[in-house]
Amino acid sequence: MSDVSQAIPQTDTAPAAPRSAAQTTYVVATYHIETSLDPRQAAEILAGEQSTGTFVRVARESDDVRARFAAKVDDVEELPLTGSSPLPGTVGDPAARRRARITLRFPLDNFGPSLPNLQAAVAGNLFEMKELAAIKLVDLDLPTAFAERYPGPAFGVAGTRRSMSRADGAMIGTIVKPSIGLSPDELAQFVEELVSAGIDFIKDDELQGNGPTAPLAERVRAVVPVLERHADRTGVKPMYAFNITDDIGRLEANHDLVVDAGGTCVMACVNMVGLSGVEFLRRHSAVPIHGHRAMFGAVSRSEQLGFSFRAWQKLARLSGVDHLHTNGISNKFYESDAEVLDSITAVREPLLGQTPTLPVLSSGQWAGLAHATYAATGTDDVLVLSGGGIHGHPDGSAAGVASMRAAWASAVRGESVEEALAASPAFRRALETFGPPRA
Ligand SMILES: O=C(COP(=O)(O)O)[C@H](O)[C@H](O)COP(=O)(O)O
Ligand SMILES: [Mg+2]
Repeated sequence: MSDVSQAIPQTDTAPAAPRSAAQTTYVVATYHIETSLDPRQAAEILAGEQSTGTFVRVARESDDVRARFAAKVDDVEELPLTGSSPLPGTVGDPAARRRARITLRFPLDNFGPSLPNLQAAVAGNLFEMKELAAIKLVDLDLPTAFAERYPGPAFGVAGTRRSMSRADGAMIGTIVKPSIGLSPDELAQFVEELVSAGIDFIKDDELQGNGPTAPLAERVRAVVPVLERHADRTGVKPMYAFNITDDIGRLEANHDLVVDAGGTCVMACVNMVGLSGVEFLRRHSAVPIHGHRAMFGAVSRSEQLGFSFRAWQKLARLSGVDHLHTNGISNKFYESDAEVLDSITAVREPLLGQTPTLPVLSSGQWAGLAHATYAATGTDDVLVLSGGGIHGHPDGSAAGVASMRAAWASAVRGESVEEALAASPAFRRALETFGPPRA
């Protein structure tokens, strides 16, 4: 189902139209569930609990109320059991357990185009239902009303390329490593080395917020002049994403601190500031918002619970992130290449006509992954972040940047890994630390 308005015409099985409208607009939510009930019955219970129903029929839940406001079960497709453990507190005969992909339709009028209230309906109490041994929101189709309220990214891929003067090719970036522990002046020296090496983008790690040893204000004071001197010399101002994550009431001042000094990007951990924090920042921000997905594993790692990246990224993009972490292939974390590639695809899919968000490939990335990543994604509209993969290069960070640039440029030219290695001493040396490249 596409992300266009889900204005579904009434049918014989559909309810009477609310008020005078000839059509009702819906949000369509798809879940993976496990249950010892008949999966359709479990889906009906879920739909009731998340709209007009409760654990017992109550007097005022009239047929009319149900017809207008109840969520409906559109589809139930049985899936093979995966063998994963049931959620704690699950009831029912384990031998009777079945798995299914279910699709529910929620009238938009139940909550309106509000991301927090949408979540209460499609991703609220339902995770606690004891009849469900698994419950994961795997996709969401949202009507255009959401795009009317949430403008989405203000800069996206094109705005980011413009700001960093990288008209084509993969955008090569890094995370400051060590993540914490450098003084602002040491950080400035590090940034000088990186921008001289031709990096497009540098970011604070998500662990570097606003602690007393390297406060945001001090980092900005130290780093921005380095970027500006480089821009004066070369005409190119690499982007530095200052991590401004904090309480919502502090985001505006943190943003202003960066932008007033001449900074061109702010970073927020989407889960830490929440979607409403991102939305607040989006309304105020004069520069691209770099969306880090730290804590995403808590909502997604289990196939039995939470959100898929595919569903979650739509909420993050609507909130207004210009860049969004997707993880990368052969990463240091738990996701398989197939999952990562699906995440990159998801971020690149159109969403309600909004400005495209830039996928950010990160986690254990190094030059030897460029060819395989490009072969699998077919795009260089990506920001590839390499922390250890650049700063751990045997010849230092500048050589690490050179290895990344050479490998990605070669991949995009359609060359083989062998050709890239033959042409780039920095790429060849990278192998000594990072092992063989991915074909
Ligand atoms: O610090 C890094 C990567 O450092 P390194 O390059 O040294 O592994 C990123 O914050 C995470 O890995 C998360 O990435 P993602 O959210 O994309 O998985
Ligand atoms: Mg990090």
